[in-house]
Amino acid sequence: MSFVDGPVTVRVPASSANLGPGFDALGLAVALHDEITAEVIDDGLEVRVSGEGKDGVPLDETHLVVEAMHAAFDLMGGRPPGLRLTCVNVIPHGRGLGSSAAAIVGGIVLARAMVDGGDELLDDAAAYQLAVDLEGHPDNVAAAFFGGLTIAWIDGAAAEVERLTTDVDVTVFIPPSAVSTAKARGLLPETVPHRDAALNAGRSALLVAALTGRPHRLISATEDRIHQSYRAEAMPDSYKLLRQLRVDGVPTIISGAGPTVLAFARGVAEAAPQGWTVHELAVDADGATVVRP
Ligand SMILES: Nc1ncnc2c1ncn2[C@@H]1O[C@H](COP(=O)(O)OP(=O)(O)O)[C@@H](O)[C@H]1O
Ligand SMILES: N[C@@H](CCOP(=O)(O)O)C(=O)O
Repeated sequence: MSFVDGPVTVRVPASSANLGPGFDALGLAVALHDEITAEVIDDGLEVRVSGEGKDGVPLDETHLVVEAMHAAFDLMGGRPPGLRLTCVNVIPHGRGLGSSAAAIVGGIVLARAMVDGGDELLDDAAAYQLAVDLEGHPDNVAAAFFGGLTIAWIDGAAAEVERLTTDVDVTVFIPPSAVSTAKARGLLPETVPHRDAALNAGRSALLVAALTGRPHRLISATEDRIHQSYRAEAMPDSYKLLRQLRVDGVPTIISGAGPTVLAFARGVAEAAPQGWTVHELAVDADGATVVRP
């Protein structure tokens, strides 16, 4: 196996999973991007991180981007002798905006771009499957990988995806402190009432229609009964903002496992509690992209 000369850079978007009713299935890529650059060196591992997570993430083989790169190199047939990695992070960690999926997808796409003939050794289906296996659920990974609006599912062990185009207004309200996805998943019950599952199935189907041309359906389509309320105790201020915006008629959901709140609207930034960060964001239509060379 041979490697390309010089540095390679990949840009990978944040993503909002679930979008209300579509738990572990729907994802939307949004225009907040991490940029990761790597090059082959003679030996060792050098990891430099700026921006989000710079004081929290490990700088060794357990760094999530490095783990994903190594997994991809292994599938392609071998690791480089050494690696220099530079991460410029914009996606906040532990806020429900898919930072871990972006790190995994970005690492895999980066590793592939560093190998001569990488696209044949690890095609999109295999790269997506690897990313889903590493992340454990497919919704953020699908959006980060392919961009746009994604419907992701696992058939047996095979990760599948349908990508749709959407153009919807998005405002995210990001609280100052994190809630890990693992903790938020731990709050979910083993079973939910049949009527709640039925409501979510209907709303999830409606949401795909709402996001692809029927925006007047967004308020009904974003209702959820199977995860957001169970997680409220870990993010009470987020849940309060969610209820307040919905009462005001603004289609609003908890982004991913939270605690970020996402409204399908613009011009609502004044609803943010003090100390929160607000972004009005476009949808990212590209997904993970090699930007250099
Ligand atoms: N760019 C990154 N580089 C290294 N590790 C990362 C990166 N992004 C996320 N992580 C790891 O994933 C964790 C956050 O993942 P998770 O709890 O799933 O939240 P999120 O909703 O942001 O994906 C971080 O605390 C960190 O350990
Ligand atoms: N479906 C998952 C989505 C987690 O998204 P993240 O952005 O919080 O990692 C869940 O709700 O647990």
